[in-house]
Amino acid sequence: MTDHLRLGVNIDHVATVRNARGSGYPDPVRAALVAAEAGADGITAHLREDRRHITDADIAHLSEALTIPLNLEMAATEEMLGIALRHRPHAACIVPERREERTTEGGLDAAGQHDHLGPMVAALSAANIRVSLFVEPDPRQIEAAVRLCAPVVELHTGRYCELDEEARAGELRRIADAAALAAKNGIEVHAGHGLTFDNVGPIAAIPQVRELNIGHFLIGEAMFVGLGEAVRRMRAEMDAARG
Ligand SMILES: CC(=O)[C@@H](O)[C@H](O)COP(=O)(O)O
Ligand SMILES: NCC(=O)COP(=O)(O)O
Repeated sequence: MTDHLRLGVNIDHVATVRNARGSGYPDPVRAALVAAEAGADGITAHLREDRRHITDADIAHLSEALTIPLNLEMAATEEMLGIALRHRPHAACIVPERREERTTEGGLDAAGQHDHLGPMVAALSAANIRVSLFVEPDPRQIEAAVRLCAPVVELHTGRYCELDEEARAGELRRIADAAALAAKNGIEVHAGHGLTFDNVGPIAAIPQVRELNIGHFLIGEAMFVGLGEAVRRMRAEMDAARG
């Protein structure tokens, strides 16, 4: 059995359902505790600038209630930096955000935003918050992460997930190569976006990948089999792929 591959469960879309009625149900914190009980190694929550799902109160409640690490996903803004420094989550993953996007559409342009990201990465690291950059599996972005002294990159798997089985091999190679380049440079490798029971295996099998962040699919599955069972099944798929 190779190193334990961590599973971060993203609970954004529990908050999407909650916000549909403006009530407090279902509670993302309860979902996080169920996921933890079922074997999640961490919880990911994306506090978007438009608060379309996770709210500031959710982050405060999660920070108080969780006994496993919280990974706060955030845009590279002063507002979000202030919130991260106030709550001091275990980790912060800097992601690109466009208000009109339905979901994250690609990776952060770390190469093009070095001067903007540098002080943010430094401030988060100085607060002992493990910084991750959500980037495309592109050597330019990996090299930029090295220059920014980011300890972690999370490789965007969205394109891989959107391609059909035949076309997927090239993108999987790109992800594997980016993972190897990052690891060679001392950067911890995570991956996420769009992962499901059916497509997680080849990503989980990449030896340099240490953590997967998975949300939308698991919350969808939870509607049919329950969140605990969905998390246990994903854990099993990951372990089977890892060998
Ligand atoms: C960065 C990423 O792929 C996700 O973690 C992100 O949270 C997706 O945004 P939504 O959850 O708003 O779809
Ligand atoms: N960073 C990826 C994540 O947290 C979850 O993405 P998804 O599984 O909701 O697409």
